[in-house]
Amino acid sequence: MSARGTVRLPGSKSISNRVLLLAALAQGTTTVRDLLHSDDTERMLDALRTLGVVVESLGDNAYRVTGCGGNFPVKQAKLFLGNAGTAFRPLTAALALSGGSYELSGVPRMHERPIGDLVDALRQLGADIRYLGNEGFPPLQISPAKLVGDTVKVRGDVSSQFLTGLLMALPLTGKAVNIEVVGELISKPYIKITLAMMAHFGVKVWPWSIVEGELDWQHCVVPGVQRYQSPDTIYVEGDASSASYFLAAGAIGGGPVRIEGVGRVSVQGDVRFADELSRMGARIEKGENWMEVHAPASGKLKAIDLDCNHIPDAAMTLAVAALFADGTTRLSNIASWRVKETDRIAAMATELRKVGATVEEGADYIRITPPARIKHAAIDTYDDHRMAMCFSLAAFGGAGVRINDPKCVAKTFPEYFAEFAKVTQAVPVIAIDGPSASGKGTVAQRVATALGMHYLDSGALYRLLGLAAQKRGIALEAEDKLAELAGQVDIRFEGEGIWLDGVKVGDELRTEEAGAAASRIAALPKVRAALLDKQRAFRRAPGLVADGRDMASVVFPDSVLKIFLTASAEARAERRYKQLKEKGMSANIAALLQDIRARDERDTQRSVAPLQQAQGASLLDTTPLNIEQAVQEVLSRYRAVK
Ligand SMILES: Nc1ncnc2c1ncn2[C@@H]1O[C@H](COP(=O)(O)OP(=O)(O)OP(=O)(O)O)[C@@H](O)[C@H]1O
Ligand SMILES: Nc1ccn([C@H]2C[C@H](O)[C@@H](COP(=O)(O)O)O2)c(=O)n1
Repeated sequence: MSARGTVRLPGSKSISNRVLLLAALAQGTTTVRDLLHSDDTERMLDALRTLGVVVESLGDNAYRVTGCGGNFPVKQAKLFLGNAGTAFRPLTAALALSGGSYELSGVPRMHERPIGDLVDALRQLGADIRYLGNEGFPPLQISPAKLVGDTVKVRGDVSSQFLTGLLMALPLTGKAVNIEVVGELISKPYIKITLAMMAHFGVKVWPWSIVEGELDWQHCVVPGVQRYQSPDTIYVEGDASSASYFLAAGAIGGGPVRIEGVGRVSVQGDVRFADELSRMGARIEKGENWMEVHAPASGKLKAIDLDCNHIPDAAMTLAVAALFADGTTRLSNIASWRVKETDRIAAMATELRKVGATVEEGADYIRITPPARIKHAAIDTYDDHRMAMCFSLAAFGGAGVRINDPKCVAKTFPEYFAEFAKVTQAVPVIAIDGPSASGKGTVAQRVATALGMHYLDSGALYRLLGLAAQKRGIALEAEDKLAELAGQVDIRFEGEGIWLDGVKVGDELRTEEAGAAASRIAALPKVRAALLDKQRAFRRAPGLVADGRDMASVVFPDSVLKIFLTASAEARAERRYKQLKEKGMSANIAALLQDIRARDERDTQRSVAPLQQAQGASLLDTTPLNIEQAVQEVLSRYRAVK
């Protein structure tokens, strides 16, 4: 699969839900444009409407919110917030300080996500919050607060959403409140989004909103005199976390992939994902609100060792991109993954192992070593939108991937798979099949070079397997043993060289004996089945030219161009004779002709994948053509179908 195209990003979830709540708490009417349309924003919109806030849809992802000046009209309500942490935490804080009685609940997973640190912080200010289930977890019963105290301690090392909720709610108290952050503050970029959005609505936090550069993230003051004021109109940036999947797709699948809606100038920390992807070798250009990515010049991503505190959500995308890297990638400082929609470290490790990766997980890190070949797998998504979106990238491995419960992407990006499909295309394959010595290898190789594509000599796989069998003393009729061997042998193609179990193979691969042995084992159905995935794994961006007997009919039936390349048996015997002589090998033209006829007979008469002109394949008889003419003919047929 390759990736190329442009994606207009949906609005940022983090910004959307913050802006909706601030617009509701503000004085005045706010028009919110480019709002994200998703499950999580629907939960926030529903909750605000239940609380009596007037929210009107203006169409085209725009809404008009009539603020209630911090005083929700409805003083008693039950709110269901699904699995939307960006709605649950800030609403808990705002409602706890707003003088009403509310019951807040969510889906079962929401009830497993901790909220105790936020509740403890709010209680220090006199909030009255009771747990309706397990201590420290939703659901919650909130009753009117009796405000006391001017200092609050809140943990910063579990989820930055606790601090976000507190910061956004404190202006409702009408008095200055000091915040002391306990433990090292994680996910600071999300706090920066909170501060930026609060500043849009006229509230500045001392010193975090005011001082530039390095900050002491342990203390701040939310001044008492400030009230949220509508900025009139506010535009929601494209979602930088959602951008990560498309940037990674371009880096893995060739590119260029351009994303619009977020760029160099952004309040979202996840824009720095692009910098980490470029450390992996991707080539990235940025404009004010767009980015464009190409695959590394080398064609392969580099493995990295990264502290991911600054990109907690987008770091998941790196974990799957690591499948395409040249070594082991380590992502650390990701403990917060464990308390998200699911335990994301455990989920990521389980699913990466399914596609063949070697994974080590720790309390706050994950190490991923890619497999030689990414395996087809059915990926479980744990009701976690990011698991589904991340693992779509595994499809670039060529073996295909099944995403279970793909609709979970509705949490933040309902149109994700439609957009992904728009920028991904099957890697084009040119299939060149034909009988022995027809010239298909020579022609295919030259066509691949002319088009900058990869090349697969599928016959070499059968020849190599024959050689490996002979070396191990396995009979060429022992179908089960040969099929097992096909799964075990280590075959590597690099440039012109071919390695079998780590040893470079020379001219012995090209002898008529090796060809005859290959022809015999190629008639065995289990052997053919065992070599199928190995052949398909050669399909990589930007394209593949594959030669053999069943490229068009069985291995790559969706090839964009199918050629049946042939020549008379006499012409082929003569070509083979010259070829062997040039290599200094002994040859007899009559014996070669006999051998070619015998091989044609075996290859065309076998029961599985017999050599024949496949449906949709066009005939190219090269008897009267020289090599260059044959190559030009294939190129012109490709141009005609491209
Ligand atoms: N059109 C052509 N005219 C003359 N010689 C050719 C032509 N095409 C290929 N040859 C020569 O014929 C020989 C056999 O070609 P090649 O090895 O590419 O065939 P092949 O079909 O891939 O064979 P096999 O599948 O049996 O390995 C080579 O020496 C090649 O240079
Ligand atoms: N896709 C393929 C490729 C090769 N074979 C068999 C048939 C040939 O006799 C033998 C060696 O192939 P060559 O190197 O001569 O192209 O392997 C096949 O059945 N299917």
